[in-house]
Amino acid sequence: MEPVILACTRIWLIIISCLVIISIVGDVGVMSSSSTVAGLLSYQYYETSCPQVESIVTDKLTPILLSDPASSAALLRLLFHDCQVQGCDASLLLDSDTSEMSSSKNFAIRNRETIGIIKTAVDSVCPGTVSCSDILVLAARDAVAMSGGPKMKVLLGRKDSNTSNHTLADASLPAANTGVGEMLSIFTKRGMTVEESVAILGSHTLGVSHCVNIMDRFSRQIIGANRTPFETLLALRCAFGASISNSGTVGNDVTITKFDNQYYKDTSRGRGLLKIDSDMSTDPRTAPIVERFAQNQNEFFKEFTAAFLKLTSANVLTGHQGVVRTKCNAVN
Ligand code: HEM
Ligand SMILES: [Ca+2]
Ligand SMILES: [Ca+2]
Repeated sequence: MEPVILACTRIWLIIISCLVIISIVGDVGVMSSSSTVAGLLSYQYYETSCPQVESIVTDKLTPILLSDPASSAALLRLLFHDCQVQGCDASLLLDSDTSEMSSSKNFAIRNRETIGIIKTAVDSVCPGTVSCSDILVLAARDAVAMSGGPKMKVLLGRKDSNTSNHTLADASLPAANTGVGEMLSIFTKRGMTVEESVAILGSHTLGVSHCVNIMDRFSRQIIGANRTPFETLLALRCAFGASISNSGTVGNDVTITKFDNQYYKDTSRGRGLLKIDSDMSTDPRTAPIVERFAQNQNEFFKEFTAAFLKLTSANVLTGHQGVVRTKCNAVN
């Protein structure tokens, strides 16, 4: 009788252990699938604290973009220049004599105050909850979608920094004459593939560049035999359109308010504006990808979406690491 009781007890112990293990594993499974682990970015970050945040951003931004279509480009570049310097932490929005804005690399950065306007609207519904850096990511995401680009889901939960330093901006932001090798090194460090790096440059489907930044495209000779017809066109355009201070601008592609694959069509036909745009269409590492995106807009949108996620997630402050600023242009 005794061995039978012992065996039964053992079986029960095994069954109970299994049930305990199953319930623990089950819990872990639920935790990871809802991805609300504290201290990390998540799609549901404001689900309970500010469920309306995405619609408030969209509602506030829509009239701004309708009245000034060029602000889509400005917001996307603003996001890149923030994320490129100590991660997406709204460091570029801080005002001070030595802040990132005093770096020459941030020449022509605009629409910083737009993020402050949206922040006020968000705070009137959910005070002190949503970071300026998350609002900037959402605004850039909306700017892409509203100009005809992919409709992307973005991770949230970034915190804002308390520091902004112009020397760091000088060192981290790419120069206007950056080439393919350096561009690839910048973005592969952010975890992007070569395809994704070429796709994130597709942001130049929006907006303009100032003549001062495209000088080396036409400074070889005024009416030189070395120059392509496109470079001659640029030289004429900048000479006539611009004052001596080079305040004139040229479109980054033919459709500057439309987020489409025109940028790749232009660059693959020798009409890339900046050095990087032009070089990407001839460098063997990137040229086939430029061609692929020129042929297929869906491929561009797919790779851009993956790249945008990486650009906006790398090196961010989360949890107790940063703050939620009260005003986007000043530390609390
Ligand atoms: C190596 C990489 C890059 C270089 C060298 C570069 C360089 C530049 C330069 C020189 C301008 C013209 C600024 C002016 O004269 O007003 C510009 C404009 C722009 N860039 Fe980039 N860029 C790079 C990557 C990016 C990325 C990753 C994004 C977005 C995620 C981006 C978005 C934009 C946009 C939207 C504009 C137009 C801004 C406007 O019209 O207000 N760029 N870029
Ligand atoms: Ca930053
Ligand atoms: Ca375009």
